[in-house]
Amino acid sequence: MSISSTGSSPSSRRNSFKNDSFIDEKDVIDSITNTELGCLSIVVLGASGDLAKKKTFPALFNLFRQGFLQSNEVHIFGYARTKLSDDDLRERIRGYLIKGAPAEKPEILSDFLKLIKYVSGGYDSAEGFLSLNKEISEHELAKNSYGSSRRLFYLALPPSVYPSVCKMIKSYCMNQAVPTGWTRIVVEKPFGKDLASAEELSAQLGELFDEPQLYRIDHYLGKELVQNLLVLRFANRLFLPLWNRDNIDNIQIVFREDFGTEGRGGYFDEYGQVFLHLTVISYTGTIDWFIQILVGHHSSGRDCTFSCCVSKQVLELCPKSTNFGTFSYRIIRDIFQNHLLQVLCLVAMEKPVSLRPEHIRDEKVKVLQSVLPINYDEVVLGQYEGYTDDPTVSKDSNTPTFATIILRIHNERWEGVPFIMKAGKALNSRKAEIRVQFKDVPGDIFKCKKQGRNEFVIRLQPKEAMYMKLTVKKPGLDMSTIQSELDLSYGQRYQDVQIPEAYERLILDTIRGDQQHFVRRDELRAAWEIFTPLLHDIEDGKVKPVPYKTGSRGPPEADELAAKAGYVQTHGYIWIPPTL
Ligand SMILES: NC(=O)C1=CN([C@@H]2O[C@H](COP(=O)(O)OP(=O)(O)OC[C@H]3O[C@@H](n4cnc5c(N)ncnc54)[C@H](OP(=O)(O)O)[C@@H]3O)[C@@H](O)[C@H]2O)C=CC1
Ligand SMILES: O=C1O[C@H](COP(=O)(O)O)[C@@H](O)[C@H](O)[C@H]1O
Repeated sequence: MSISSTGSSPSSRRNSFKNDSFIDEKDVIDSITNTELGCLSIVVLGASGDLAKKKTFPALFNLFRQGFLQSNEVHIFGYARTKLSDDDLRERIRGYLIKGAPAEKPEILSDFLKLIKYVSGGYDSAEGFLSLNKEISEHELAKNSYGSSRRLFYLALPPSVYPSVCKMIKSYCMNQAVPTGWTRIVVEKPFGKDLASAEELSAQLGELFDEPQLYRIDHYLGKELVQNLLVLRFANRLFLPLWNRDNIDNIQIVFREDFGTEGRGGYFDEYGQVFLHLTVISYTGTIDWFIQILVGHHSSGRDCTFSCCVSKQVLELCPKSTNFGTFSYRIIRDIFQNHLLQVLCLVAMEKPVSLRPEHIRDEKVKVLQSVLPINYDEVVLGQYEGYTDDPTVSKDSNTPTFATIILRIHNERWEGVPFIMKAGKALNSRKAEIRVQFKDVPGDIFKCKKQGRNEFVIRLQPKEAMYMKLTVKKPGLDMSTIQSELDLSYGQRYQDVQIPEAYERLILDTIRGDQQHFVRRDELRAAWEIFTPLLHDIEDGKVKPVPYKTGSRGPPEADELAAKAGYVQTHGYIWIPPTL
């Protein structure tokens, strides 16, 4: 048995994981013990792509080096159309793994890379999937001494190919060791672009796979402080009586990025694409050239490549840097409908009957179903100035790159409490947080109201923290008050802990069969129901964004809306994260 980089053996590592977990074994479909049986084949479809190299393979590597994946049972297959050898794929991803590799054990990286094989094939090609199945089966035959095998297919692909890929998996690549093994499918967002398309996609996938086989990833559900929300709310007596309309005035859920939309070309391929530096990487044999496109860097340092087919004649007419169309980025589809709504569910839901995934997701669905139709008087959309100067964007683009939308939950706990949801690109900072603002103290004998209200802030990123803003006596002889905070900054409090990447946790959950942190079909439907009317009205030009300056807080109208909804900004108080 190999020893993990942490010094403990993989199985003891996994057992300790099991013992530490507050989830009962019966609460996950496969217990940890079960997952130790039989070999595990992880197939990354779209292995040549951006997500695969930046997130999926690094997450798998981190699980491997911590002993959650063992070389005597796991094999990883990359699959995509690009012609690559096993070594080509290993070299492509090596650079993204190095930072996680322990300096004292360099062999861990090479041991991991040895587990990876690459199969090239189309996404609707029986031949390709038959070859993939052959490779997987050979691995299973060589390793599986228990008559049980597990096949995890991770679709790091544009959603347009999900239906055909799923058909191919169902036809040619299913685990044969029923009932002891399993086949699971992990799909990435976006799951549709509105209610109708999401339902269509769900129906297509639902015909092929049962809901327990489908894992719809929303990576916000893998973030440390998002996962903490249930514990915080339901394991602390302190919060139980306070968490309602009697005490809370308003709740903000905020996502801000300090870079613009460039670099996301191909993301919504059905809406148009950004093409910058073009490189022909293969010729498909008909009239199409297959090209790899590098979309320029943005200030975060990230770049994005994607591939597509373009007719040879078109390509020949184009200079190296060319705009072929419009890239339409929509903050509501990209952030609100998924990440922010998932956070809202965890903040607003009732206590689930148990921690079983279905019980938790039942409560989340109830929250979504209780959200009232959006009132357009409580919507501010923004578009940063200069967005349409980008040659890749149409001059008359109506695309919001910022939105503040107030959601109202019609139930006993939250009636009258605005959930001020805010997300924007090209703003003055990068952060994601939940800000729970309490009501004023009745009968204010200290006359401290103007100093600000109690707030409980959960900083999801960067620098995970939670802090409670309180009014306290100013230290000294004077009997006066100031605002201060009780602060739990993770960097300071948990110095020895490396917070896992969201994808790492979520992939582990898929192997364990725990769907708690994945989006269920009815949840997805309810989420799209909330935003689809607004999305369609934006597309029809009925609701328009107002301009805002890059590097600003967003349109001033958004702050005015939050104030109108009841949010009272504390002036002159800035939380300074503690330094070590
Ligand atoms: N990149 C990111 O950070 C994030 C991505 N996602 C989601 O993950 C999925 C994959 O994202 P990402 O890796 O960035 O995507 P890419 O554009 O890099 O595509 C992944 C792979 O899919 C194949 N591909 C690309 N376009 C098409 C097409 N039109 N038809 C068929 N195959 C195509 C290519 O492989 P080949 O040509 O070799 O077959 C490509 O290498 C998407 O659903 C995306 O929304 C979600 C969150 C973050
Ligand atoms: O899904 C997405 O999320 C990222 C932000 O993720 P984070 O973990 O860095 O907060 C966002 O940049 C991207 O537009 C969106 O598609």
